Amino acid sequence: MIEINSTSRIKGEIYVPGDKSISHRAAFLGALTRDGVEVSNFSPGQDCASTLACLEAMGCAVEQDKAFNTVKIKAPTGLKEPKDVLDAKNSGTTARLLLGLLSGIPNLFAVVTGDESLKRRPMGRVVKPLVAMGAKIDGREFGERLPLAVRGRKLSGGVHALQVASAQVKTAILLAGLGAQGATSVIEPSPTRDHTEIMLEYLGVPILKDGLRVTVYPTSSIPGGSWRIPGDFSAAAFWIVAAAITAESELRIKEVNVNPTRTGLLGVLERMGLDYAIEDETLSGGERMATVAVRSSRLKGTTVSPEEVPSLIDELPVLAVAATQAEGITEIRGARELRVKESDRIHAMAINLKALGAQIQETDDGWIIEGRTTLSGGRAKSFGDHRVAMAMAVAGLVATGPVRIEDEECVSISYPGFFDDLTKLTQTCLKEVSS
Ligand SMILES: O=C(O)C1=C[C@@H](OP(=O)(O)O)[C@@H](O)[C@H](O)C1
Ligand SMILES: C=C(OP(=O)(O)O)C(=O)O
Repeated sequence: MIEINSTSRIKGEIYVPGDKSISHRAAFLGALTRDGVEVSNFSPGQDCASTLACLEAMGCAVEQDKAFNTVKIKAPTGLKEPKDVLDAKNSGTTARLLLGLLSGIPNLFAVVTGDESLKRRPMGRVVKPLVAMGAKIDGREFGERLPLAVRGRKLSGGVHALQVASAQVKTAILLAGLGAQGATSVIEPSPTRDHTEIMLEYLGVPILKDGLRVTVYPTSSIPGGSWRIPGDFSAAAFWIVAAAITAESELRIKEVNVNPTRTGLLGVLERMGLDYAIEDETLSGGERMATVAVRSSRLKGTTVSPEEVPSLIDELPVLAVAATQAEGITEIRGARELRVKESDRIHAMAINLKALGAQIQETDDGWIIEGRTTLSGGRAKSFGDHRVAMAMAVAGLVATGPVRIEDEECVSISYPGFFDDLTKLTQTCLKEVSS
């Protein structure tokens, strides 16, 4: 258990870890290239380690320098049948992208599983379109839950209109499509993160984008490449909110990915009155990268509409914290997807923030939060969910008493250095406490 105490200032400059979504994709696509992919600033989180371990179990060569977070990924003779079950552990992205990749490797047999949380999460959304392409996948609840067994075969492309706005499902189909017969198109109900499309273009793979439709073609050889992965906007989000809601803050977050399919939080916070600037924008591996400068801000409530949700899906827990510090009502709608993440994030945040005195009502697909509330100290549960643990740590920075977070180690899923960075930014010591 860790104890967070209040602070009035978040000052200085910070680099956040490499983007988790981009790191997963660099690994999966790297395994399909002729000469391999070499990236720096690969995500140090456990989720991306799960992706690398699954690829290694299929004969992929992975060279990693953990001190510098550089990773080289190469499978010169192609991916081989794994000798054991592939464990995606807590990572939805690993499991779903892996299912897409495995489905199209003829004759290969593999079983994909995960931890208790991942075994509860829906897989039918990726299994159904893959089966429509000809994949052979079976498992618990007729293919809805892990463990799932895959017998790879030559797939056919086709046109896939998705029921849920999910970049993981889109990517799984596109990965399967690279080895399929004919063109493979995905039509999304609303735009989701487009890192796969950007990386495919960067690697020279033909890809056609037309509004909500994206198409790939059978590709026999992808050369490879080398680049720096920008910082993770979803990690930066905790510091953006922390700086905004504390009284005397001024923070610069450097080299962050500012891909507009990811930065919906900035648009919402701007409406709420955030004082911020985007500076020094450049491109890295085809992705936009910039400094995000944030100062203390007087926030007011807003409504987050369902169309905005995919661009800030992982930032909603920390946005709920910001809403407790904003004047008036904030309503977040159309975010039912949060119920099927690592935890039921709608419920987890409502329970935790209520325990600190927030006025928060859990709805079927979001929250209604009334601010501004002075939060009290108290206990928060991570529910084993990294984003919940980090969001509650940010709440602790503005609470009147200490906030103790149970099972905080789960932050290492995406941001192993989170509490060290918190200590640096607030210049206060965090206390490890026994329960
Ligand atoms: O494609 C990705 O890298 C991700 C997509 C999102 O999930 P969905 O595809 O389930 O929306 C997001 O919540 C997850 O953290 C990472
Ligand atoms: C939902 C998340 O990841 P995944 O779906 O890959 O487990 C997340 O990182 O917030």
